[in-house]
Amino acid sequence: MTIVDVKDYAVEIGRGLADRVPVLVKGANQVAVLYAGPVEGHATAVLDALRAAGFGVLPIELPDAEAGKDITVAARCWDELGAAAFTRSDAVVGVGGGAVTDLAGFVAACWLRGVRLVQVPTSLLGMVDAAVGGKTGVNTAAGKNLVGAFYPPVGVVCDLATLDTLPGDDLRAGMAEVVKCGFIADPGILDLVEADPAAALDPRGTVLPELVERAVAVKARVVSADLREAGLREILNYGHTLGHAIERHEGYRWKHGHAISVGLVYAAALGRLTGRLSPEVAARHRAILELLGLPVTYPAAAWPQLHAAMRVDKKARGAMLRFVVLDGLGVPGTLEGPSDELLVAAYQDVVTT
Ligand SMILES: NC(=O)c1ccc[n+]([C@@H]2O[C@H](COP(=O)([O-])OP(=O)(O)OC[C@H]3O[C@@H](n4cnc5c(N)ncnc54)[C@H](O)[C@@H]3O)[C@@H](O)[C@H]2O)c1
Ligand SMILES: O=C(O)C(=O)C[C@@H](O)[C@H](O)[C@H](O)COP(=O)(O)O
Ligand SMILES: [Zn+2]
Repeated sequence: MTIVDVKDYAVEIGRGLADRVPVLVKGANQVAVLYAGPVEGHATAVLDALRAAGFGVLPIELPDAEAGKDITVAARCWDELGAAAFTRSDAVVGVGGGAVTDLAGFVAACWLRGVRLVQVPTSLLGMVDAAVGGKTGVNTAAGKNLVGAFYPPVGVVCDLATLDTLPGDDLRAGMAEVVKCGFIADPGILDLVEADPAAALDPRGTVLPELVERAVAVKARVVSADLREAGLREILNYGHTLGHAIERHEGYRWKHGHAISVGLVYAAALGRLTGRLSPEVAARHRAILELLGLPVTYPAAAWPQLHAAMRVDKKARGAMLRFVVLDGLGVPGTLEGPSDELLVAAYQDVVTT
């Protein structure tokens, strides 16, 4: 098992780690395990480990994917915790993709103003990103993740064996965040992916575990320095300004990683057009994402709605849009108040008609 330390907790990475969960909830009487249908088998492994260690368990099945990241779903969970007389010594465990871990984190953050949280991500995206770093929340009609809390877990258990059942499309979606980490902080990630994209997508090989460890290390470094996104943490939002707008435009039916893939190409274009990023590094974005089979285009006609949706991005300040752009490979910076002409010109890099 590899351990990556975040400020106050550890991310444990290895195969067959369900037995680590009881250790992390020591002292609890009851443990609520929140999961979605497709990962019932992985949730059962965690529930069995908890029962075997003598804990009372409260399994709560959530609607799958983005449908679960809804305030009405959180309210149902709180009703169930109330009915079970769940106290501050009890613990919540999220088993699933990023949607489950975001919702489980939000439920734990609000119940009694905070009960212990353990994250057990089962998607690549959850392991390298969503379950690490303490951002929790739900979507609303106004936009993506606009309601939530910073609430770090007491531990994150990345059981790589769970990736064996992850659909290929979701594995690819998670790679968008891995590639993001490569561009903002660890270009070695990009070299590994380009050298053998098939190996990068093979959960039983040796390349994917290395990519997970490197991406988690990038996130851990950033989050340890700036949990509440006072500054540095914004670099993890590279590609997300347009990406979140696409998710909203698609009614949250697109995979997050797919939207971020398009958003990364857009952010690279902003860097290139402002003369901050070389054309070669900008082109490398599209090339590596295409190698991984990720989408890099979006319809031209959607621009007005995307532009409007970007106004509620959390990085915006008043009417001023702010983007993370690159000043070189591994050198993230901020672009403030770009003109409408620049925004439209960059969009030409991703359009299809
Ligand atoms: N909190 C953060 O810092 C953060 C970071 C990145 C993304 N996110 C959020 O994470 C979400 C995306 O996460 P995601 O890509 O994991 O999507 P997801 O949670 O929707 O999971 C994708 C699909 O894979 C299924 N699945 C997950 N693990 C599986 C497994 N081992 N076997 C079979 N099926 C499995 C899920 O049930 C779902 O159907 C978005 O809501 C995004 O906003 C949050
Ligand atoms: O951890 C972060 O900070 C990130 O920005 C990571 C992103 O990949 C992630 O999608 C996050 O949920 C986006 O945060 P948001 O604050 O823009 O909703
Ligand atoms: Zn993301």
